[in-house]
Amino acid sequence: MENNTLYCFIGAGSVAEAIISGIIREGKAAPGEIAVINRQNRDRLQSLIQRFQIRCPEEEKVETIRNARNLILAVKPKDMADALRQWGSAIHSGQRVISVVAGLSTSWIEERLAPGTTVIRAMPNTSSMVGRSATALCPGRHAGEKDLEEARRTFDAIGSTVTVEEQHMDTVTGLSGSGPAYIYYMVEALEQAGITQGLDQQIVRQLTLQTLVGAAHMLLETGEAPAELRKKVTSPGGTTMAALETLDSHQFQQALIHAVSRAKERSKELGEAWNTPSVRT
Ligand SMILES: NC(=O)C1=CN([C@@H]2O[C@H](COP(=O)(O)OP(=O)(O)OC[C@H]3O[C@@H](n4cnc5c(N)ncnc54)[C@H](O)[C@@H]3O)[C@@H](O)[C@H]2O)C=CC1
Ligand SMILES: O=C(O)[C@@H]1CCC=N1
Repeated sequence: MENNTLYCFIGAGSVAEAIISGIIREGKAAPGEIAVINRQNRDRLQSLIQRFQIRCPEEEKVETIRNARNLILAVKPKDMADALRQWGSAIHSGQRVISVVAGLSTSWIEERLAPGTTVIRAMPNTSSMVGRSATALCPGRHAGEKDLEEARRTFDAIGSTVTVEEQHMDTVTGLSGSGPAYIYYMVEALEQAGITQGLDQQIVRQLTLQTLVGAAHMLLETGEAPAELRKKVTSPGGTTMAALETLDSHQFQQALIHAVSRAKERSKELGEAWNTPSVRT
């Protein structure tokens, strides 16, 4: 079989879709150089084929995995042991394995693959779909600087990338992996507030999104601290102060801090829950 698979995804869910979309959009790989292996859902694969013209082999799955340059593991944590039992024997030490799976450590993965296999753990987020992921990487024990650099180039094509020590990956998961959901949740509330007060839905959407984008650009372009920028909006005795006092009375910031901490803890729990002994054959 032709060895032209640059990226083979194992798992074709929302995060795989976001990364595929970003990789193609940024020209990091041609659609024909991307393959996806999913468990069973043919409708899901058909929709990915139609949308991206990528390859979803029906027959030559093992060969596709064996010939791929980079394997992206993108199944749920609970399915990872089965997925590695199913496909792991096709993966060899000449390949780069990148896992985006929350909670499972590089050593957990390495134990289930051929000795010496390069494993890198990545935590992107779904903003990969529009080239704006915040991704953290950490290398496994067999990943060299070149492997990390290659992985960094892949994820740089779909956003920005940092490298952290593996002990921090659960925190990253709680902060930026799950982070987009916190922002969407806040947008839902802001929109609801505008609509409840009688504004038109389209107008509310435009005002809310431009406020969000504008604030993000202010943070990025001025380099000022968020607290400083907040102070510039907050006139003494004015509307913002009244709103912030209300947020404080509901412990808004504490709620977010607790949320990130709980997500971190959950990432750890996911890792521990599936920490069963490896049964590599
Ligand atoms: N959704 C997100 O925002 C992010 C998710 N992640 C991580 O990415 C992973 C995937 O998440 P989602 O895409 O949201 O999940 P998902 O449930 O949407 O997709 C997982 C896919 O894996 C497939 N699958 C399961 N077992 C398989 C096997 N043995 N062989 C081949 N395919 C198999 C399933 O059929 C499913 O289509 C998770 O481990 C999650 O922790 C990481 C960063 C962000
Ligand atoms: O909710 C989850 O478990 C995954 C990991 C980070 C974002 N989504």
